[in-house]
Amino acid sequence: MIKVSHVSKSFRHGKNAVNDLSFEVQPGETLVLLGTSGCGKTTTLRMINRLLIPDQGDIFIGTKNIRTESPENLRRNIGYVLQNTGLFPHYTVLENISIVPQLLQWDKSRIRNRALTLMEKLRLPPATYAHVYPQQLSGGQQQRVGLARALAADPPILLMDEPFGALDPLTRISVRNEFKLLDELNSKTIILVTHDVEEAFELGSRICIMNEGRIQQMGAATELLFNPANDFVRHFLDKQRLELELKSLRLRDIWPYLDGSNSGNGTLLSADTNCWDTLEYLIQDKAGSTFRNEEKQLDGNILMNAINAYKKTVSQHGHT
Ligand SMILES: Nc1ncnc2c1ncn2[C@@H]1O[C@H](COP(=O)(O)OP(=O)(O)OP(=O)(O)O)[C@@H](O)[C@H]1O
Repeated sequence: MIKVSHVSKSFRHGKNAVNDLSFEVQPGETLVLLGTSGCGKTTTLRMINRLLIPDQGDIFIGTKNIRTESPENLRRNIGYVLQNTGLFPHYTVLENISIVPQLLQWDKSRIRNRALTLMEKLRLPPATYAHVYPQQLSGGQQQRVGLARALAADPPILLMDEPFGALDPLTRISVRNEFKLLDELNSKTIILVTHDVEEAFELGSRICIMNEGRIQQMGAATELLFNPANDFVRHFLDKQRLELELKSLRLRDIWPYLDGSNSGNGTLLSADTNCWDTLEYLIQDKAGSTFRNEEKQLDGNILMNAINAYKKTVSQHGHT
């Protein structure tokens, strides 16, 4: 668990880079810090890793205040993934991934096995890639090596600063998809920094929208979309709003508002299908869904009416 409590930080000649920031992240959760350039995301990550010391406030990992811990001890429990990967150019892929286990003085065969396992998991077949140097790899491959290196000693915490930021849009999507499927990450406490709204919604269990060093709103995707705390949050999401809304709502969320007869025509979609995928499906074919022993027929109108009715209720009464 990471707890950030009333943390502020300013730099010389500057205003507060981070201003009275408080949040908690539980094991297994991915908190995404989302905001425009300069809003204090990286400064926050650097304070959690003790690369910077807060002017005010405290940060706890578990029950321990990190001020009382040596940076070396602290960083043993934290994997850090950087945008530009930070790989050592004169080390091979295998050597780069092995750095932290070596510092921890694991025995040689354990280090090698761990590095090879991670390479397999991250689609870097060791026979081809173990002994090449970072500059011989594509951007997406380098990013995967950076992730493998951060995961090598199996740290309970992962801090990721724009991990997919340097990749072209297509590679970015494929590396992100692999990242989502990694079983290694299930039990970790993850904080990921991005300015990419779509990425934040795809990867975050919760999202923290920041502006000028302050939290504007923190919550699940649906809370930010349907109960924005202020105009900043509303406008920040406006450009991709329709897509984000359709992707974050599942059929089960809007079930009471779906006004379809149970004609049993077409394919039955799971109630966990999101509205974006449902709409894509409905363009090609007839479909229905079942939830709690009830079956409903769907079409584009029924779906959009239900979404609008859901939005109206939630904006009036909040989330139940
Ligand atoms: N070492 C430093 N010295 C002086 N000012 C700094 C330093 N590091 C950050 N800042 C300032 O603090 C503010 C927050 O910077 P930070 O890097 O945390 O923002 P960010 O949200 O991560 O932005 P980006 O997405 O561009 O990386 C900015 O105004 C930045 O100029």
